[in-house]
Amino acid sequence: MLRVVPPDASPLNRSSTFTAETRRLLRPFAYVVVLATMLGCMSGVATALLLEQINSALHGSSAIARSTAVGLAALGLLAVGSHALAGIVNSFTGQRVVAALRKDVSLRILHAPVASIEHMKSHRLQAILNEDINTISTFTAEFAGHASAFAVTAGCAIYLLKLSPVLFMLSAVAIGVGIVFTYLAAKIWIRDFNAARVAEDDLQKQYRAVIEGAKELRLNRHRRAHVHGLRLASAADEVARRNARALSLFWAAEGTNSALFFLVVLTILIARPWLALDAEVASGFVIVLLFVKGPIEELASLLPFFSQAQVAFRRIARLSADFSREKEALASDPVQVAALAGHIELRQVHYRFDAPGGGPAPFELGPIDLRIQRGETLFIVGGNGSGKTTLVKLLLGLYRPSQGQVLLDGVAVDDSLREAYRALFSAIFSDYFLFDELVDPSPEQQRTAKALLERLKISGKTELAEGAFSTTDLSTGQRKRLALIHAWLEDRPVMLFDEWAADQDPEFRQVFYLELLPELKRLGKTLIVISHDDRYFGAADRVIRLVQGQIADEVFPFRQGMRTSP
Ligand SMILES: Nc1ncnc2c1ncn2[C@@H]1O[C@H](COP(=O)(O)OP(=O)(O)OP(=O)(O)O)[C@@H](O)[C@H]1O
Repeated sequence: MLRVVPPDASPLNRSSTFTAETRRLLRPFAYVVVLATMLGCMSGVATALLLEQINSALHGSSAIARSTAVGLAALGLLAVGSHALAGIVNSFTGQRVVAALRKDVSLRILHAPVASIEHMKSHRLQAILNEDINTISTFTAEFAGHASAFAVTAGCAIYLLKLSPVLFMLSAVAIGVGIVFTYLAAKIWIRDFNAARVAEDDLQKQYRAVIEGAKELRLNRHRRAHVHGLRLASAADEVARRNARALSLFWAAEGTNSALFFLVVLTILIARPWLALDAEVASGFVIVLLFVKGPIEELASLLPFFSQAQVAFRRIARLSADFSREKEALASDPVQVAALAGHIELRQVHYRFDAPGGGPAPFELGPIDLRIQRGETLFIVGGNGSGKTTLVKLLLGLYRPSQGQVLLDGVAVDDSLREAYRALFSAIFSDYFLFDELVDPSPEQQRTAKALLERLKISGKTELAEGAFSTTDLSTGQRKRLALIHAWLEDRPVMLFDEWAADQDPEFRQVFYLELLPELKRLGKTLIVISHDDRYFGAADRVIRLVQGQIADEVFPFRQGMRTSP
């Protein structure tokens, strides 16, 4: 398996990048936290003051004065209003921050080297984009309520301290014991949440098998049983088991905390005569203590979400750190296409897919020396796994050679040139992704696209409307023809076709090799074609054959009189 490890990827650099990324990702959340905490604090302090006023009003001898009633109403309004406002502000700001996080992580993926993305596997990336960011989104959405609960708790604590320092100390000791117990329990449940999150990756993988392997799974009962009954079920069970264990531990800790609360109340009631407590103080203390139990429980119930959000956040920060270390400079502004005056060259290029963990022997490509002249039609042939796709990924600047150089007209393609160099190519890989929208929906492009739809005989199957194909639900061969339209419209100097004709019928295969390729060549395109169609090798200026990652031989069909006839 490939691991692109740049020279600066020492463990020290890895962890410092991770810390820097964590800080960078957390920074926008700081505003949400500060804002929600400030408003929540206002609500909390108002609530605590309200409790104090209610308590003294309850123990007064007569009805409350009008001014006191107005004061109470104002405090109530402030408490409720700032709580609601904290929630509203938090919803907007929090969701904006989460949207920014979604965009940030996607951008990191977009800027990561292709090899790193292939190594990471798409189901793991999807789990981060979906599961982890959603976990953080849920946590953020609840934040204002928690900040307010925190402020109520703090406000009540101050009031309780004012009421009776002795009882406050007693309650503080009980709460302290509860906190230590919860802290110890949290250490264990975080381990479980971590394990659940690892199992979640496998679950995503099995989901993909169920969706993308729908046809195969309907045909094969054994595989179906294996995927669903064994792999998916055990991943789902593992997630459930770990989460359940973590949550039960939380509920046990929560129960202990509640018990400690009632123990404190009971102690107050029993010890009242010995402590010579005033009735007003004792009842006020117990009422506020019972009131504050709600916010404290709310804060405690936050802990598992906090732990899950922490686990999720660490995974996002790890991905972000890994990808930022290796990130490529992709321009957001229009890129200049490099000029191809003479040739593209691979000089002593090597590439290697490592097989970690003592797997089968690694695949080694190279040394490769290859020069492609402008306007040339080059066919690359060779057995499965001989390295054809790897070679073109190197040629297109998508993989970086582990040794050797890619050169454009004799100039080495380095980081500063890479994107302009890549803009020379349009490519249809064998595992291409079909976009339904045109990059440029200008009338001229749409006209050309419509003409190509006619020419490629799919105009009756899909049409262009507002710069997008009406449908891409077509046969395999037809979808590839749509991909060809995209590539044609890009109008790049070099075009790559990775086994494009493999899914076409014999008639259209012939059209491809004997009409389309020659026409593109006449238009001045340099053509790189990976092919197994030996019948049409005569359509090439040169054919190179790869064997086990090396160019084994080279044929010039025209020079050698190999003409392809229809
Ligand atoms: N993502 C990957 N991770 C690890 N090894 C890989 C990966 N992709 C390819 N390989 C290894 O590289 C070798 C060459 O693969 P490549 O796709 O270049 O072959 P190919 O000639 O294009 O094959 P095919 O004709 O089947 O498309 C394979 O045999 C495989 O061992």
